[in-house]
Amino acid sequence: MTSPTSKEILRQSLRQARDSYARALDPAERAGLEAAAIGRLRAVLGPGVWASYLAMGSEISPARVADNAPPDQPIAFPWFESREARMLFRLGGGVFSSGPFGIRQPPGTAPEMRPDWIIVPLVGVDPAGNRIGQGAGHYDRALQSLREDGRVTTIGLAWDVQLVDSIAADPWDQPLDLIITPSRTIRTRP
Ligand SMILES: Nc1nc2c(c(=O)[nH]1)N(C=O)[C@@H](CNc1ccc(C(=O)N[C@@H](CCC(=O)O)C(=O)O)cc1)CN2
Ligand SMILES: Nc1ncnc2c1ncn2[C@@H]1O[C@H](COP(=O)(O)OP(=O)(O)OP(=O)(O)O)[C@@H](O)[C@H]1O
Repeated sequence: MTSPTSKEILRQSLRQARDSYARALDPAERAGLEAAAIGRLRAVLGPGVWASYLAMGSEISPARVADNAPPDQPIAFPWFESREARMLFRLGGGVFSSGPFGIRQPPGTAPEMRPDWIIVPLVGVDPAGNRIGQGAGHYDRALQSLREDGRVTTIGLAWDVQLVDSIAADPWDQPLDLIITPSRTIRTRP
């Protein structure tokens, strides 16, 4: 058994910080903070396909980004054939059913989409856009392949407590273009 890497230790402490922060919010307060973040998201999202996610546990929820979106705005969601498969994006809007990670997802019959904008869930993030996620490499792999064949703008969404001074990036890490919290919008590159 090997000892945990410093990234795993940081992931664990950031997850704990996120969990205890979110647990302490009362529902109205949480909804207000999420609404503030959604306002910031709507100010940066542009034309094309958006990819969102269905929040779990203590994650900040982007669900209401669909409110006041342009008519017929396509919004895609992560989709997995199995736990081992790579992450794809499929069009949401109809029914969602349970996926292999306990997160609901569109049906396998929903069209596969190439997102122009991706709202990325986070465990932690730094102001340069280096991120820590669940550790399975789902977003790193998906972003690498999307960036290889075109442009995609990535927006990390987090509670303010998830923003830390510095995260050491691994060679495979895909940095974020923007970070949005209830109180801040950070562009990681000019
Ligand atoms: N809301 C949400 N959707 C998402 C992600 C995410 O981080 N958040 N993903 C990001 O890649 C992808 C799913 N990838 C995942 C990879 C691993 C685990 C996982 O190991 N979960 C732990 C529980 C972790 C916790 O308590 O926070 C588990 O199942 O034991 C979950 C999702 C796509 N959809
Ligand atoms: N482009 C890639 N090709 C192959 N493997 C990759 C690629 N990107 C990441 N990985 C693998 O996936 C894992 C990602 O671990 P890491 O701790 O960086 O995840 P993370 O930053 O929490 O990101 P994610 O939210 O994407 O899971 C590593 O084991 C890495 O080797």
